[in-house]
Amino acid sequence: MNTKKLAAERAVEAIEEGMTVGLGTGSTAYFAIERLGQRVKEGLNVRAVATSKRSEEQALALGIPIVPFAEVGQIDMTIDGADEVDRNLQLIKGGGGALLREKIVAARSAKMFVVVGEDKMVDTLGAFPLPVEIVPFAHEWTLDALKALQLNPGLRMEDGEPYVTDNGNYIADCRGVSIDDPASLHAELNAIPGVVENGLFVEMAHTVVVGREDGSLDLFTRSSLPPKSVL
Ligand SMILES: O=C(CO)[C@H](O)[C@H](O)COP(=O)(O)O
Repeated sequence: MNTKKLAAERAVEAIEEGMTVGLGTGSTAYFAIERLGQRVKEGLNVRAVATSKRSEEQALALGIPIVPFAEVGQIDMTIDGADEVDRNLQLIKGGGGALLREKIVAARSAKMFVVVGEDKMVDTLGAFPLPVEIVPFAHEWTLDALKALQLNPGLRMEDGEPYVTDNGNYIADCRGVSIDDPASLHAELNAIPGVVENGLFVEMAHTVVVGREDGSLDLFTRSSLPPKSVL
């Protein structure tokens, strides 16, 4: 069973005529974009913004209109994947390196739908390495600051070179950290000069759609978090 596809396609059912939609990044978001492309071909009228170059290219190839950010007030809903989801619907994201754009888009969204296979659900965040986006300038010092927090950072590499994000930054993956208090760690990380953003998405997911191996779906909604009005 393709649990990612199952969850992604279910979330796309929530998209309504005329909505502005945020398109996430990764192999699960890929299925959401594919399904949205089908719905657009069937006549659904939406406009979208994307969280990465690759999602934007996929959307454009499917005929999903991508609009400039300046033309978007509030995004009605964003659909994105996650690397881990805990019981409180807090997330680790950024395995695909798009965490900064994903967080900017999620923050502008009335609702963030997170789509995952059941293997992503955890009791405590941190088995998946926490990505932290850092600027290249003096990145060794930023890594030192992460080490001082006992976060075991490692610079993400690609073909023997530091991996470079769509924003021209590096990623430090922090391994083996059990994250009992995501909000505190989020604040500590973003207080380090050189850190641009981190992969903890705290109180951002409204609905988590979980695809299960038996073909069933679970929807978890944060009742305490009403749709945001971001403007
Ligand atoms: O945060 C992300 C990219 O930056 C992805 O949403 C996350 O890595 C999950 O990816 P996938 O759907 O491929 O498992």
